[in-house]
Amino acid sequence: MIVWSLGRLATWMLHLIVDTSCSESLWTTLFFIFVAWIASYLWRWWRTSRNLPPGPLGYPILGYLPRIKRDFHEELTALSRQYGSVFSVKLGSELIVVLSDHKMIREAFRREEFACRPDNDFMKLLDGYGIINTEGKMWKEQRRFLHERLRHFGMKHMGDGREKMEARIMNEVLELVGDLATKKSDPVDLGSYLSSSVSNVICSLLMSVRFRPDDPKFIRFTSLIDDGFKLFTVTAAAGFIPILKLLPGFNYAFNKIQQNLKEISGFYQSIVDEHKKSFDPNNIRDIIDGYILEIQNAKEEGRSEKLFNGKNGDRQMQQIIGDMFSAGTETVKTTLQWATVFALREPHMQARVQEELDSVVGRGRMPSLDDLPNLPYTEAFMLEVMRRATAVPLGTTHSTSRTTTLNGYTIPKGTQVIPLIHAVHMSPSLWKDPEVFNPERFLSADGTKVVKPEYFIPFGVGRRVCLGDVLAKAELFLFFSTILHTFKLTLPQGATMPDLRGQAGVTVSPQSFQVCAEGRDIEKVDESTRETTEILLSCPASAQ
Ligand code: HEM
Repeated sequence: MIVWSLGRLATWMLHLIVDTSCSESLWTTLFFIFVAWIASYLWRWWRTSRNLPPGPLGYPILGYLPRIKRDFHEELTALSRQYGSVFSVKLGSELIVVLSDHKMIREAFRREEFACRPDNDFMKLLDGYGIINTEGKMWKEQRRFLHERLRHFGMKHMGDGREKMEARIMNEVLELVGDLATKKSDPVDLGSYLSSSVSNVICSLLMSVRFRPDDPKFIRFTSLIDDGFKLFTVTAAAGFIPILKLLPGFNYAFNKIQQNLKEISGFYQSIVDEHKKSFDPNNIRDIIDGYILEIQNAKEEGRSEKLFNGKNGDRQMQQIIGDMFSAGTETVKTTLQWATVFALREPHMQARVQEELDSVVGRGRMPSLDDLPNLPYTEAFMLEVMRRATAVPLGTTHSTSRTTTLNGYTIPKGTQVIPLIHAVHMSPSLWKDPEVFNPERFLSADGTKVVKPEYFIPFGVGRRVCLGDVLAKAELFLFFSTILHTFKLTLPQGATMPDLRGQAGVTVSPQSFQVCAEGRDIEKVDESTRETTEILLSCPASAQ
């Protein structure tokens, strides 16, 4: 009907325009064009918005943005209590759909049309390289390739090669406890130690490099990444309100991100170049070697054009380093910092972990991954840390590749979809007293087994679930259990107890605090663990 009327209108207008002698008719024509345009806009708007998930009202142009009064994940959690498990909110010109129920997140994220990423300026800057911000065929192939490479380097729950992953991690853990031991119970900022140790695990896996915390290259490299995260927050605002792009501050932030990316890419490229020089197909040392081998194989098999969707191999390697480094460092470091905060706040729970370690591992060696099944309380403590202080409270934003429905609501193409993990982990209907830190909620009634409910989802769910979850779990266990096996953690005299209000960014991290690490009669780091680690690290990995 509407199409027919618009057709009639167009014919009539054409007729009038031909008869240019009549200016009154021209104005009438323009008026009708305007009305038709408004009508078609309203029609499209009504068709998509009549069935959107419910949500709060916002202001014109700005949407709900001026009404945000607290950290974004907390604001959205409060809205989810009011509007339900699927709700929508307009931030500037962007429609956001928030999922705050684990079943709804699972239902959406198992479907292909929810597996895209938002099309914003940052995404354009990355130009389809890497893994986190890629989509479609490129993303699928990269995910498969990286998953297989990570398994090859031992990122699996059991089986051959796992000890190699453990050795990479233990190498850093032992260095860290060695450094802490030299402080002889003086107050330290554990965060800065963890920063370089956790970075080194991922750097060793990606590019066989490790840094000392005072290495100027490392300091520059991490400060560029930190800056990038901060600047990203500034440019993200312009993603919601495009008019902000006209402000000089936005241009400055955007250009700075570009400059930083260029400098970091140069640094990554120097590592790729060194790898190419010393490359040996019979000794694949790390993920970068894995990529170089894949590029060579593709050349020999005549499929170079198809590899990375025809994109540049060097740029893909650079962005993979960037993506894996940013996804795998801050998250693990933040979780370990929170674990320290809870160990300080709950000294009797810290003591219970230490008793369990003493009785299962004994005082003669450090904990290993093989001990994990026999340490239910230690594992439950870490799981409770990941629940109570969800490191990535908003998950990573997805976007829809086409208009679809969810729970009876219309979700238009290009909608940003947020999996609100924080709301799931703090839901009073799923967890008794969710504010209370209580590792026992992850234990069976007799306390001998770890029980993980399906609504515990720190790594997300579905097609884009965290690619590094196996590595992350191994790191969290080995760092945390070894630190507590070696030291008693206490608050420096006169210091105030770190509180549970975090600093919200891409992750939520604790405010900075200091801790004293008092040795627990393993004076020197255990020699046998160090020897095994060194032997394992010196074994070459086979090419595949
Ligand atoms: C405590 C540690 C970690 C937590 C809590 C965590 C959590 C998450 C979450 C919530 C997502 C988003 C899933 C989604 O988009 O729906 C994610 C994605 C991802 N994570 Fe992790 N992560 C951790 C450690 C790691 C590590 C160590 C690595 C690297 C080895 C890693 C690599 C990735 C990658 C590559 C993605 C993007 C996957 C994709 O887009 O297909 N993560 N992670």
